[in-house]
Amino acid sequence: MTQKEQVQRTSSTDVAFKYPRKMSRLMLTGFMGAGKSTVGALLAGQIHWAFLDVDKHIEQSAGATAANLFAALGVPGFRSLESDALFHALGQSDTVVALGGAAIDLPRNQQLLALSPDTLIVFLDAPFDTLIERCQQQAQRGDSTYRPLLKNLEVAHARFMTRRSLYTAHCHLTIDVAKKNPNEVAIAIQHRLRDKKGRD
Ligand SMILES: Nc1ncnc2c1ncn2[C@@H]1O[C@H](COP(=O)(O)OP(=O)(O)O)[C@@H](O)[C@H]1O
Ligand SMILES: O=C(O)C1=C[C@@H](OP(=O)(O)O)[C@@H](O)[C@H](O)C1
Ligand SMILES: [Mg+2]
Repeated sequence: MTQKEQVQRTSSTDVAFKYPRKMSRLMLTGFMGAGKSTVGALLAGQIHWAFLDVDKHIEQSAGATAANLFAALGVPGFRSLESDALFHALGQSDTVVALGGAAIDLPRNQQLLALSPDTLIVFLDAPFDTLIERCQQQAQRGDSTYRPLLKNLEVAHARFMTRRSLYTAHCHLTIDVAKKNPNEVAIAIQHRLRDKKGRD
């Protein structure tokens, strides 16, 4: 972890958004490799909610892989589909949603999230190197998750630094996932939800 990352990590808090009085959906945000898709599926099973992975939803709705969609529509085209998928997700109840790592980039998406009072947003946080290692190991295992941004790690790191501030600013809770396995992350989220409920 660089010194700049460390400063940002220690100053991260959970204060950005007003905590929802009623929670109809829980959205996981964070950079690629944070575990949004993996933890989202686990957590949904544990709390008996539906699970919606925005990337999978885009692929299923379009009938094409993310790689083909990026190739055919370019980055702005994919982002537009992602924004539509986010809008769809915000209409679902009792649902855990795994966002794509880039969803937070678009001001429109930030506004959609800010305008949804019954959506709880959880930021899964870890150092850049940990996230990259997880994505690389996943790719080595033959998983086809398409992450074009990771082709150039310098560019990816710059994007990580910019996005980290956005994830922090647009979440209710931050969970440090660096030293937890996916099940421990899901349990930690449930504990944090209980703590919050106890206090409110
Ligand atoms: N807490 C964790 N500890 C170790 N490996 C993890 C953890 N969370 C996810 N992974 C692994 O990291 C890779 C990326 O996870 P994924 O859920 O696809 O992340 P995201 O959806 O945030 O990009 C997968 O191989 C997954 O098994
Ligand atoms: O951060 C990004 O630019 C992206 C993250 C991916 O999702 P995950 O965050 O689930 O890996 C996927 O939406 C797409 O490849 C772009
Ligand atoms: Mg994912």
